Amino acid sequence: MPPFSPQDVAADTGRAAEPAAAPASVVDPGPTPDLSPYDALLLYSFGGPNKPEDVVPFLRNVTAGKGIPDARLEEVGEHYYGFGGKSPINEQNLALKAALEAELARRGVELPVVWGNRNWEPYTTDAIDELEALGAKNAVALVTSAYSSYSGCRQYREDLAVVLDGRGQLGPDGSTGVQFDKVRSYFNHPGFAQANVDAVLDGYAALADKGGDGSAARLVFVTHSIPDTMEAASRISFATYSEQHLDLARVIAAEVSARLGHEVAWDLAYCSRSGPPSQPWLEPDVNDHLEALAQDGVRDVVLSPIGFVSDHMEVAYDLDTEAMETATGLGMTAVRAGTVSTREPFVRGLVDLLVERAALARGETVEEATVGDLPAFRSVCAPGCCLRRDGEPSGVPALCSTDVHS
Ligand SMILES: CC1=C(CCC(=O)O)c2cc3nc(cc4[nH]c(cc5[nH]c(cc1n2)c(C)c5CCC(=O)O)c(CCC(=O)O)c4C)C(CCC(=O)O)=C3C
Ligand SMILES: [Fe+2]
Repeated sequence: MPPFSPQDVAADTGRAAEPAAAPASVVDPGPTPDLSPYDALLLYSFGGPNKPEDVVPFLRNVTAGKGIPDARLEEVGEHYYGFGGKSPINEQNLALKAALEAELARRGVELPVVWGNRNWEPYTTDAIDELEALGAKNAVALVTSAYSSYSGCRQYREDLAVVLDGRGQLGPDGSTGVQFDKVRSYFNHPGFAQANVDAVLDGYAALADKGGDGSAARLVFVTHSIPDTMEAASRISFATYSEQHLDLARVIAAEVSARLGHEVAWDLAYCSRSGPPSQPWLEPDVNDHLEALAQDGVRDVVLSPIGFVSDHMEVAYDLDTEAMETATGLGMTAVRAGTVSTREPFVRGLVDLLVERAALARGETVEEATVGDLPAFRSVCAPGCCLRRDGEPSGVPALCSTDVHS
């Protein structure tokens, strides 16, 4: 396959056009919110390579001790090389950081935003250095993962604890330096839901532009697959990872149906599985699912990657490249709806979540905004929250919970 740029992918595979720039909020900023006790925001993400030489060391960071087969690593490395060895994720996090800074400023709040990643520069330790240089004592962490599971919750909290420990800053109850709280998993926050609804509606419009039939198009939500054991271990947080997706998917599909004026049929599919083939992961895989839909006579599809907050490599490769090739091969008209990225309702919702978290930290009673049937997730994780494998504590400390050393 010849190398291509992300722009080519957008042109060739029917990715729904992104809004040119995030529009400034038209919503009245209201009175200046109180973000005390926080004095800094840590925007905490996965990280990705910036150039070809970064790819192998990045993959080593991601997969340390995870038992990912070499064949899978070579395959994933090729996905990155196909995009010039550069993941879009870092630029997207910088764009989200700028959007958060603009929204904080619009609300009249002064809160420095520091960016750090688990797997690439700027690393968690770089972010802590920056927080210390700013004189921050009480930081609030916002992870770029909306759902609760080992990958989206505990793995970030473990990384924070392990990095603090390496700096000699982990005491029996947490950090002995900068203090960290975490914003709850926000998949069922109204801002995240609204931004996804908007992106799906744009996807339906793009499908019509491609000659697709929006009134018959299936809405296929897509998220990252995880091992069945990790799915089971995510149960501690009221509902499993997949149930969290289904709850949000129902809300989005109902709103999209109302806006389009007809009932939209939908499903949830998964992408990006790794691990040995003998190990069960959440299914159906999006490619298999497209085949099943084609066999059922479905011709038009809108793919909505609700599992991801921005168009990083999983989206650019597994959906825009691979799944779109599958759809084209099946003679389908398919469009990939956008991710929430810097959409206005999402960014405004994230700042609402910071305001809510700060009030909780001050011991105030707050109404935690949600959509769907599930409650707001815990802001302080419970013992054993989001373990990697069912019933198998990792033996690694984790911050932002009632059990730092579990
Ligand atoms: C649930 C979930 C999210 C969504 C939530 C969130 O956003 O956090 C996510 C995001 C991401 N995953 C990413 C990259 C990778 N994930 C891998 C491996 C894995 N992911 C897993 C789960 C998730 N991952 C799991 C269970 C594994 C198996 C190993 C393990 O048990 O942990 C591997 C190793 C090779 C492979 O197996 O593919 C890579 C390279 C990138 C960066 C992309 C870029 O560079 O643009 C991002 C944002
Ligand atoms: Fe958790």
